[in-house]
Amino acid sequence: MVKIKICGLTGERDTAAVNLYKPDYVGLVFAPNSRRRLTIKRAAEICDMLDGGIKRVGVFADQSMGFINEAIQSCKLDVVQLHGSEASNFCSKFKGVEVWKAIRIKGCDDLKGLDAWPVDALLLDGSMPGSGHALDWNLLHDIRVKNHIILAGGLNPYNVKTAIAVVQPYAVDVSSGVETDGYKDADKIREFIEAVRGMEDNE
Ligand SMILES: O=C(O)c1ccccc1N[C@@H]1O[C@H](COP(=O)(O)O)[C@@H](O)[C@H]1O
Repeated sequence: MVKIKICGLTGERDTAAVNLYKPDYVGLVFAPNSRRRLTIKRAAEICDMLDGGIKRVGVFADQSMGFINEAIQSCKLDVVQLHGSEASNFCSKFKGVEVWKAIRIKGCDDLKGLDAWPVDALLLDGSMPGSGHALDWNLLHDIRVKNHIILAGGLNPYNVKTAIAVVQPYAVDVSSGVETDGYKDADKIREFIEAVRGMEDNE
């Protein structure tokens, strides 16, 4: 079963929508320069409203170990998603949480050396994270790596089935594609989750 992450919750309405439609993961963005960026205090408040069965992913980019550990503790994060230029020795330092490393895929060269990352999953994204721009999924057709692949970048309720068919990822991750005018849209969240889970019903 392909897992689903809805990323970039910012408030009560978003939280109510995910509690209703129950993706496997939600993402809380701490990365600087994101319009979805949360303080640790605000993220912890959102987590307090979140269904206990949904796993919490903190999205960071080139932030300190101290800041990330504070967010892990305050928000009871299950996963740390490292979306900057973190080196592999930084990725291997976390205890008690999964680590997902984001890799920007612009061409075939970016697929080299993926197996060397000491992480639980590789999150393959386009060149502009959080922007709704897709990568070329055909680059990932036939990809064979030892870690889980999480496909991100430009997914939406209308293209996610094709993306899954081409890439066969462990999980799919969406933010912009379930928003309208920059805010999470409960109907699009439902449509995205139904599209993914509907594929499984037809298998
Ligand atoms: O969502 C953001 O603003 C963001 C900022 C900095 C790094 C990562 C960010 N989000 C990640 O981008 C993809 C979703 O992209 P899309 O909007 O669906 O195209 C996902 O991995 C988010 O965690």
